[in-house]
Amino acid sequence: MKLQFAMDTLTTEKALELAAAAAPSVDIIELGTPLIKAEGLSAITAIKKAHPDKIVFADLKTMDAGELEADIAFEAGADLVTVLGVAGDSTIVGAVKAAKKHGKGIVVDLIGVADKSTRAKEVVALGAEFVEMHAGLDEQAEEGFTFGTLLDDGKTSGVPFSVAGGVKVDTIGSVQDSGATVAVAGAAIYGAPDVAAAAAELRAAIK
Ligand SMILES: O=C(CO)[C@H](O)[C@H](O)COP(=O)(O)O
Repeated sequence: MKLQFAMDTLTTEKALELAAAAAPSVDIIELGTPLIKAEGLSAITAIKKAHPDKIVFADLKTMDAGELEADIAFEAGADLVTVLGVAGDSTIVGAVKAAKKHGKGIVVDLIGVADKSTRAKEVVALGAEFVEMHAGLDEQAEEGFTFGTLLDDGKTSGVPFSVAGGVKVDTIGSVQDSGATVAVAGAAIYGAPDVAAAAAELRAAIK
C-alpha cells in the first residue's frame, strides 16, 4: 500500500517545507485543493521540480470542463489529477482523455457520492486510474461520522481505491486490511509537531 501526504496548506513556501520533511516516507505528494486555489498551477510545478521522483497529485476536485482542467494540471507537472465522482460521465471522460494525452492518470474523488461502491465501478470503467473513498474535512466533523463505512465501500467496490478522511497511525492498519492501494493522510502529518517523524511513523505502521 502506498502512502499519500495531502498538504492542505495555503502557500507554496509552506508546501515545499512540508514536502521536504515528509518525502523520505511517502510515495505520493498531494497539493490540497485550498493550496491550488490560493497559489495556482505554479504550486504544482514547484513541487514536481523539487520532487521529480515522487508521484505529484493535484487535488483539483474538478466538476466541469474535465479535459481542460486536467490538461493544464498535467502541463504544470501533475502525475495524478482528481475529478469529482458527482460530476457527469462526460466530465470524467474528458479528463481521462487529457490524462491519456500526457501518459498520466485521473483519480475520481467520491466525496459526497451516496452510493460510492456503484459509482466507483462506473468511473473505473470510464478510465479512472483508481477512486478515492473520501470523507471530507466537514463530513469528518459531523456527528455520527464513521470511518468504517469508507472501508466497506472500498471492499465492496472491487476496483482499486484509496482512503482519505482522517487517516492516522491507529487507523492506517485497518485501511491496509480493507485492501486499499493508497492511504491518504493530511492533518496527521502536517498538523504534527514533527512532520518528518509523523510521516515516518505512518510509513512504519504499513505492514
Ligand atoms: O481532500 C481533502 C479535503 O477535501 C483532504 O486532503 C483529505 O481529506 C485528507 O486530509 P485529512 O487526512 O486531514 O482528512
